[in-house]
Amino acid sequence: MTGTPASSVLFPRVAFIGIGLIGSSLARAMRQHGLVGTIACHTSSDGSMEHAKELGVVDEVYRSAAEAVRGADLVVLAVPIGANAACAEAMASGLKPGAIVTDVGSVKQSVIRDVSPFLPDSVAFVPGHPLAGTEHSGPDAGFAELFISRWCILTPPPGTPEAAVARVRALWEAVGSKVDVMEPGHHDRVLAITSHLPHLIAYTIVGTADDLASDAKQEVIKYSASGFRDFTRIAASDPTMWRDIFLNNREAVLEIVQRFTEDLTALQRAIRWGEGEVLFDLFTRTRAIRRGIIDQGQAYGSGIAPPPVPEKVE
Ligand SMILES: NC(=O)C1=CN([C@@H]2O[C@H](COP(=O)(O)OP(=O)(O)OC[C@H]3O[C@@H](n4cnc5c(N)ncnc54)[C@H](O)[C@@H]3O)[C@@H](O)[C@H]2O)C=CC1
Ligand SMILES: O=C(O)C(=O)Cc1ccc(O)cc1
Repeated sequence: MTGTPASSVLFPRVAFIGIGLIGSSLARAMRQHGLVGTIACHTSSDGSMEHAKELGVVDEVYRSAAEAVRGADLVVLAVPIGANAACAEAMASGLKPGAIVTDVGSVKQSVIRDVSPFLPDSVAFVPGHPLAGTEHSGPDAGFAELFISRWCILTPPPGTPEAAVARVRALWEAVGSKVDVMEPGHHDRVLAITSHLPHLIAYTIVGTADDLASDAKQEVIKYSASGFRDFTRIAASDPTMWRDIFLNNREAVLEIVQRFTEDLTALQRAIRWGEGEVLFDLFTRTRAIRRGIIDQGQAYGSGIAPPPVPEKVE
């Protein structure tokens, strides 16, 4: 399934290391928009990469990462954060001079720490993070429209050639994303509050409900209202991926958990002492934040708004 219009091809040959939800979504979007010639792929699971080939998401599969990246103009690391170092080491000898390496990981300082030491000087590294996803995993879960109207944050380390950053930016814009460039540590602190803490809370709430005595547990399932259901969706997210996120953004997450715990204690106190205005003021403020998010059109992906129709890049 090659044969895309030559005028729009950004990267003639792309290699994906990992082809799950995010890798396969990007591969599908690149194909849909005619941005790629050939897509090669390596994963640690022979079954899943063969399946990605059957799905038509990739053209070629390789049992070695170095073979997969040979001749590639762009290499996309799309594996759990904890696998980055081993993948970078395994693929390094196959990288073509002038190639761009990027990634999609949810934490950016650790990926730079883990991947950069293995890359030859002739290769540019442009780390990236699409702020888009679902609780599902694997190549079947991906879809080409995932990135439309969502942010993708690029965190190039100092010295990264501007031209490489511009090409990765062009890729994400072509699949429908809005792109910002950010310092990696700042990215990790922002994501600790906007993404990592919410997941930690969801895992905790669902775990707490599950720990209740079994009769109460039945009630939780029977009467679970949409609020609890939303938490169960988030808490169904991939265990390997989220273990790696928390272990690799440890400092920022612990700092924000500390802050959150203090705010929760203040609310606990307000409830205990019947301070209704404290509760009312907070809930009024948070309602305005939600409405602001919807006004900014960032709700797609949380089930609030439908995806906008993708534009074909000519
Ligand atoms: N799931 C989500 O909603 C989002 C995930 N991300 C990031 O994207 C990355 C990938 O996540 P998903 O696509 O959701 O995961 P996934 O579980 O759907 O896919 C992971 C892929 O990596 C492969 N893999 C795992 N370990 C490997 C290894 N040692 N060597 C080679 N291949 C290996 C798997 O076979 C699979 O193809 C993660 O770093 C995650 O932080 C970023 C944004 C959203
Ligand atoms: O499913 C959801 O609601 C998500 O929040 C998906 C997600 C998970 C991890 C990321 O780094 C970015 C997005």
